[in-house]
Amino acid sequence: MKTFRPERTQRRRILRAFAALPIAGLPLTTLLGALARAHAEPAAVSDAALTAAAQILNVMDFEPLAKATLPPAHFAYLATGADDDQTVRLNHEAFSHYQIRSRRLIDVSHADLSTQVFGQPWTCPIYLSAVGSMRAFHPDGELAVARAAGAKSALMMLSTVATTSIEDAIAARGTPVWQQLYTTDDWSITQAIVRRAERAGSSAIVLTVDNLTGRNNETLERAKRVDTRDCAQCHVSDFAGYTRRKPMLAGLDLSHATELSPLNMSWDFFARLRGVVSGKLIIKGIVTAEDAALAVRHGADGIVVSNHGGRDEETLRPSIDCLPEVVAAVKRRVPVFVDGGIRRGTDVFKALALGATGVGIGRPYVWGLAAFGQSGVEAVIDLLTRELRQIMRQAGTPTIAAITPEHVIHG
Ligand SMILES: Cc1cc2nc3c(=O)[nH]c(=O)nc-3n(C[C@H](O)[C@H](O)[C@H](O)COP(=O)(O)O)c2cc1C
Ligand SMILES: CCCCC(=O)C(=O)O
Repeated sequence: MKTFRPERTQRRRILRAFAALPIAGLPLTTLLGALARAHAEPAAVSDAALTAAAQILNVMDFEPLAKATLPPAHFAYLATGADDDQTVRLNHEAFSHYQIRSRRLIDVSHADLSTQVFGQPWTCPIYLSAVGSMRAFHPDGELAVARAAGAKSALMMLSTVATTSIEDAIAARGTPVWQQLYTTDDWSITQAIVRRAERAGSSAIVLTVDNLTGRNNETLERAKRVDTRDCAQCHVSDFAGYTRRKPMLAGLDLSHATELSPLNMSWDFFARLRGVVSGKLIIKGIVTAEDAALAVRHGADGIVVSNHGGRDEETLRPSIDCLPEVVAAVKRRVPVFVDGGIRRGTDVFKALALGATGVGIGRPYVWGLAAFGQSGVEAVIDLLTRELRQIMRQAGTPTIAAITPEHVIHG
């Protein structure tokens, strides 16, 4: 790949390109630093990566930049999903089957994106969903994400297999994060993670139930054949390797555990977990009305409609299509969240109209992280927030509460 060493005139050209960008606050030094890292050569960046950077208009524009920055296997781990990746693609495409019914002549001069979740104020309904192994995408990993979440007052959900501890993530965000929970097949480990997260100040435990041990990710397997570098972070295939450097598991005796998300997990397990979680207990990965009703009956405080970004099973059922039946079954007893394929402010709007209280993003903020570290994550949040504000105004909904099912139609 051709590399590019910016001279004075070239720097001016880059600055001009950046001045034209709608996202404020990605300084030139950040751009050069991120791109230089990609090529492991100080201040040298590829033309291709630079071109990609100069074209950022929406969150999807970060993806090619992340690809240019990351080792192929790390990018494959981030980008791909189960079998043929069709669920990954459909998660986003499905949003185009919902259309917005805009109302006119409503004063939208003050668009207020704030909302309340569990009685707590959120400045915006968009949150950063759990992503494991983030140091595989940027040396600052979850710390950069937590700082960005703090700067933008966005909620962050920390993965059990994060490369940063919950204590450090909370210190970096400045306020508590939610702790996502992988269980392992050893109850004492589950209990220890819950205790530690609650002691650190986490107000919610989010149990992931859709990622059973043994996913089939062929794209990643192919990438690993080509990119044979050793990886101690993200795509190690065996339990011992994958869990080795994960701070939330450090100091725990893993010798009796063989699985991260055991095949025998059942509602009995959920009931037992309910007994030890003193804060909110949220269940992530529900896609049917039946399971939503069971979750509420078993004491869940919140439900995340999710298919794990299409990473675990090729169901071909986009999560946005699962949201209405879950919302109907829950009957407002607990908040319902949704993630999967959210790439536009209009996607967020449609999810809210269909009854979501909060809307999670996964890959988009990691693209931003891979390209620019903390600033990239902030830029992704800014872009989505700006787009959401725009569509709220267009649709005649000046507040989040004003967005109702009448504002969306499935066609
Ligand atoms: C690289 C990667 C790692 C992930 N790790 C976790 C995890 O540790 N725990 C979890 O519950 N979900 C995990 N997820 C799923 C996300 O929380 C979320 O459900 C999904 O990414 C949303 O779809 P999107 O990427 O299309 O926005 C991960 C997703 C990605 C892309
Ligand atoms: C065993 C996988 C843990 C991280 C994860 O949830 C993901 O990569 O999607």
